[in-house]
Amino acid sequence: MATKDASGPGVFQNMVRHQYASDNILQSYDVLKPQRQVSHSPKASWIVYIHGGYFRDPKVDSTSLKPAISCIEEPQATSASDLQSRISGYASLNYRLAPHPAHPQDPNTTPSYTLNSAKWPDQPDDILAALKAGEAGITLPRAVVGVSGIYDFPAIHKTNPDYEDMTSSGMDKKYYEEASPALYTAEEYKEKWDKEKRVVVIAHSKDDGLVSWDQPEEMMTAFSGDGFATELVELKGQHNEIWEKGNELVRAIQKAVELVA
Ligand SMILES: N[C@@H](CC(=O)c1ccccc1NC=O)C(=O)O
Repeated sequence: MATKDASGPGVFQNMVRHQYASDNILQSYDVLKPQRQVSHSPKASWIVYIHGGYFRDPKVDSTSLKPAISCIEEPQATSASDLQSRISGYASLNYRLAPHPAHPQDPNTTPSYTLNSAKWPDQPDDILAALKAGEAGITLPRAVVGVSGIYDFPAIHKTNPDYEDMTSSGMDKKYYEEASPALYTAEEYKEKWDKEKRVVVIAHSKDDGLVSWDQPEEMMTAFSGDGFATELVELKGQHNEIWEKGNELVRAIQKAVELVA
């Protein structure tokens, strides 16, 4: 059983933190492998979570998956047992973060292993290192779920010019296109993601408040055509509520699990 503190954010007794590199404390990931009564379906999947926070918010980390895990693993959760049987476990990643103006650190007194000074491509490099470090090493996913994401940096700098400060805190301008998943073609994805069935779920709320609906729509067009099973899932709630409450994030996960089956 995955046990949880009834009062606070999910405290799971079986959750284990692993360090995949030792330059920075954030080069870690948390693993939860629930021991349950329900038997796993042969198609059960690992949920691998990569948190957001504009790759710089120290308040958003691997633990932001916990409310969603609670929704799935709590015995009283409605229709959760069906989803439980399709999930083998959870891995939630941390990666080095960029500096954040609201959380200043003095580089002269802050040890480098807690200093947030990441610059692109440190963030994706860390994520790839974490995926390779896992028990079996995660190679090609069955499904990818994008949740409340920014998929095109140049486009969001047009709709929200003030966001460029956030982007530039963790990324040089020369990477803006390269770091925008909506600017790759279906052919490029098919080449790198060599699977018969490529499940892509893009989940977003029209009430997001921070990232407008044109971002998920643009991401969907990149995955249109043969070779993809895609779905745009409309979530309910504001940007941070999606994982803070967890139930809407679970809906996105559930859709991916359904499409994989
Ligand atoms: N909390 C973040 C801001 C943030 O996460 C964000 C802001 C605008 C648009 C999208 C955002 N989140 C991306 O995952 C920060 O303080 O930098």
